Amino acid sequence: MIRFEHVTKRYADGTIAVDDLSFEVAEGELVTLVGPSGCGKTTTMKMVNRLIEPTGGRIFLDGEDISTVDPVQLRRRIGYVIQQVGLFPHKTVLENTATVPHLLGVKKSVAQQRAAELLDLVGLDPKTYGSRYPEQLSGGQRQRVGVARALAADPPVLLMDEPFGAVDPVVRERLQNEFLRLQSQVRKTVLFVTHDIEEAVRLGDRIAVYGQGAIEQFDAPAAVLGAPATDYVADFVGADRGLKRLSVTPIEESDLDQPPVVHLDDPLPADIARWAVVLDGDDNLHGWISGEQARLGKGTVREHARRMEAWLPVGASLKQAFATMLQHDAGWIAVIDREERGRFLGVLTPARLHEALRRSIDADAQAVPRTEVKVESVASVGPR
Ligand SMILES: Nc1ncnc2c1ncn2[C@@H]1O[C@H](COP(=O)(O)OP(=O)(O)OP(=O)(O)O)[C@@H](O)[C@H]1O
Repeated sequence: MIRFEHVTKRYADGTIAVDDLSFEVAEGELVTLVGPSGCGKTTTMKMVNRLIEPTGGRIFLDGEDISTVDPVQLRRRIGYVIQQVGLFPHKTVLENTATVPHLLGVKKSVAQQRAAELLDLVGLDPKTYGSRYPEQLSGGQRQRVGVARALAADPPVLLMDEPFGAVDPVVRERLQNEFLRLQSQVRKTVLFVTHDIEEAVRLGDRIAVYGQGAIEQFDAPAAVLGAPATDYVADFVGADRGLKRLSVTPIEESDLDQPPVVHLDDPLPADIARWAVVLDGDDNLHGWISGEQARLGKGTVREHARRMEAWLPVGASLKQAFATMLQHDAGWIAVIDREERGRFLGVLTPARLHEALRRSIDADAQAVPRTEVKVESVASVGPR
């Protein structure tokens, strides 16, 4: 979808911002460009919508050499979101969002209808916020309007330059989550610039780690964290990359233990050692019961079962699992399938969480599929 072929940018003063860059972003893929200040990320991005012209090489959009496309036409196919959102202060949120379709000749009522849908999509109720002016919004809300506006003309490509850089970490994480949800619906081809490796790992299908004007590694987040290609990348992702891996390693069914299980209408069992998981008649998670309660109580499981707060769907990250354990002070968490009231699949214990993490690190280091690595094969290595 976007292809860089030996692209170089040398500024008039001789600065080489980007040096012989080649990479490709597939349709519907989100690629994060990450690296320290001044490494050429913004220059890379601005060459895609021709705000900056390369001095060498070629860039293709959908197979078309962009140097042959009129820049104005080109930019209609590309949404652009920047840190200082650049909303028009004298226009309402709805008018701001409808700007591009309006400019493209879409009838005002149609453009505004579409703008309202987009505001809804980015989590802003158009009835509440549509008639406000930008200064009446929080920083996070303004960023959301920026994203809605960039999507308004339904461009296949989105360029995002540190879009969440100006908000505090809590809002930032919320915006990232919302953006991931949005992207799973709209599936745009996205180039996303950030200097924050956590953000790059979280959002990117793949990450391009920049050194000085060149890409040092272009790979999936787990591979960048698990098997940094160079010392520079290892340094950049940080010594705590094992921790960062928690957020990119999903809980898999094979990570789960199978504890004793009882059902709500069972008579109280006498043979539970410590605790058992309680399921309802459809094998959905209800809660848990301790061995002591089961032995001392009377009646059925239903009267003694406790609700289970610490649970996650399979596929959630190990980081979420860890956070959930801490939040609920739980020694284990229940894992269910992905549906709303999901079927119980098993429990994740701290020991199994640790094994999952080690397995994923080892698989990436050896570049073999994770499922083929036996935990026993890494257990002997000891802590790294
Ligand atoms: N117009 C210009 N003229 C000369 N040099 C420039 C110009 N614009 C950028 N540069 C230089 O090119 C290099 C890359 O800049 P660029 O803005 O692409 O970096 P960046 O990775 O986006 O940095 P940041 O994260 O700080 O925004 C830097 O050394 C910068 O000083």
